[in-house]
Amino acid sequence: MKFAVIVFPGSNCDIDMYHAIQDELGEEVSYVSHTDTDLSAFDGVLLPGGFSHGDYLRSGAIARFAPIMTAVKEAAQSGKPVLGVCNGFQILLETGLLPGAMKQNRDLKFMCRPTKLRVETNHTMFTSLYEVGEQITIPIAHGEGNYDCDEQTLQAMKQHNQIVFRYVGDNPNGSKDDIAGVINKQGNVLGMMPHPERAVSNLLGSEDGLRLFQSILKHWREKHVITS
Ligand SMILES: NC(=O)CC[C@H](N)C(=O)O
Repeated sequence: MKFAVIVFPGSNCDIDMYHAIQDELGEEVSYVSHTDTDLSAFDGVLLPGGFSHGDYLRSGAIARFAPIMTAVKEAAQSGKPVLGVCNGFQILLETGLLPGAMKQNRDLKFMCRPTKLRVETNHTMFTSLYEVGEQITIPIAHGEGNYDCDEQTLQAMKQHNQIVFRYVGDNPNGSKDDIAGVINKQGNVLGMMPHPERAVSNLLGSEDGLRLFQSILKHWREKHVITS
């Protein structure tokens, strides 16, 4: 499986994402610049964390206009897995590929620490290797992670099982309904504030994030690799 890691000016988790795929998942991965326009050679698209365009205006508000975003939308439409982590999630929200919006953290502070998440569904290509209700440890690092949406959107997301991760116990940023990650209706675009790529080996403090990437790979293999 071949992954693209999109690099924006100000991305700072692109190398971690690359490492997670190449060294821990053991799959092919390339950096793709925000100025590129073609993702047809890739099976999966990863939007990493960081401070694209300095987080000016709002996080992700400028990156959404990058030339590569047309190709990201095409990839999403074609059913390829698209994962946005932290700033990547913010960009997906600004692009409209996911419902809702991001506000500054409740306490107006940048938070950087491990968080406990509950896996709310394993009926997705990103979470099939987790148990429903399983609690996992994944770190956060953000100033604008206070996810918000209107009541109608929240109800629709609940109805379609689109809330994939919730913070357990302590909600670090004040997000609505303790939301830490949501998926689109089609089920192939996931955005999450916590960083699974920073939790891919015990050396990093947790390997709970690795199964997310392994789930993507499993789904892709089931679809594309013929075994007899
Ligand atoms: N690690 C990150 O992606 C940082 C996200 C973001 N720009 C924020 O501080 O909200």
